[in-house]
Amino acid sequence: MDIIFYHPTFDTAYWLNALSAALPGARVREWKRGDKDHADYALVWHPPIEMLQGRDLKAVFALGAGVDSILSKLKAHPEMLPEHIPLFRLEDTGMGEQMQEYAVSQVLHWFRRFDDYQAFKLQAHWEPLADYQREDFTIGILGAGVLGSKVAEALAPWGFPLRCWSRSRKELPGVTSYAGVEELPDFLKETRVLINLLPNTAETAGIINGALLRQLPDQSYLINLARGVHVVEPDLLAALGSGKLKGAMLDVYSKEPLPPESPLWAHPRVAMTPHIAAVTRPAEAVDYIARTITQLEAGKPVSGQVDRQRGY
Ligand SMILES: NC(=O)C1=CN([C@@H]2O[C@H](COP(=O)(O)OP(=O)(O)OC[C@H]3O[C@@H](n4cnc5c(N)ncnc54)[C@H](O)[C@@H]3O)[C@@H](O)[C@H]2O)C=CC1
Ligand SMILES: O=C(O)C(=O)CO
Repeated sequence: MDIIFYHPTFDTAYWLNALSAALPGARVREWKRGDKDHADYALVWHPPIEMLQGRDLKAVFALGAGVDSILSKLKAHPEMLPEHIPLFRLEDTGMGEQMQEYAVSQVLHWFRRFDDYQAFKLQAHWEPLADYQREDFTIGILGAGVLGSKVAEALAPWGFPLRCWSRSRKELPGVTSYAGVEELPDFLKETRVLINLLPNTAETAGIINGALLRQLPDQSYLINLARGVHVVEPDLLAALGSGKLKGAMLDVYSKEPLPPESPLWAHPRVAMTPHIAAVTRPAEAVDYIARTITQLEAGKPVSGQVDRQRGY
């Protein structure tokens, strides 16, 4: 079996060695321009078109959870990967735990009013504030898939009212499930902390806009862990200005790296990280890919296949 690998920034030598160890007998090589030799599987992130085009592959593995960039490339160049070749993505492989750490730490930061105390500290101002109550701190998760449900699981023991919104109804312990556009207003009505873990699709791009934000209670909070294009940044700034939002924690932006002139940098109630909420953990990813290839070769069922029509 031949496997080709391409990632613009990963340590390729590590991946080639780890894949070879996990799939004894497989010939694993780094794909380089001009390589048109046979391959059964391709592991990719932001692949050049010529890497995949014209190949009779058994499957392609995206080396991340989100497949929006490869699907948008496929829209412009469908010849790059014919529909009959399955595309897989990473399901969790250690990203769930990272999302849990990020969400829990930020929710507790706001719940214990550390944002207010940080602002007081900068003014040398001493003033104990009233505690927030858990019952006023409903957490709403947009997207209840692999990562959204892991985040819900980590928040559940903290006792906050929890709800999620997804395309279809979910059964998650301790979480009220809302489904479909018709239930979005009810989901938003009491959501004090909105956590976004939706995939970027034609239906979800721009979903966190002024009309959505206006449906949240006053003094709410936003954590965007998914994609920058979900948030209409001028509407976010307006909501912070009006007091609809008290704070935002952003990991992703409409343009990355975030340009120096973005007003988000200097906003006192916007906290930011540079798209690091959950990174691909190589050992876990290799384990998942090797297991999936082994099952595919044995004709057994696998999970993680992307529905190209649905867009995630
Ligand atoms: N900031 C970061 O470092 C990272 C961000 N991500 C982002 O997180 C996203 C989510 O990842 P997973 O949980 O693995 O995806 P997933 O596919 O398992 O879950 C997606 C969820 O969104 C829901 N959904 C999709 N379209 C919808 C719609 N139109 N209306 C309502 N619900 C809808 C689905 O029902 C599902 O519950 C990825 O697509 C990626 O963009 C992923 C990894 C790291
Ligand atoms: O896996 C993804 O989709 C990411 O955004 C990784 O940073």
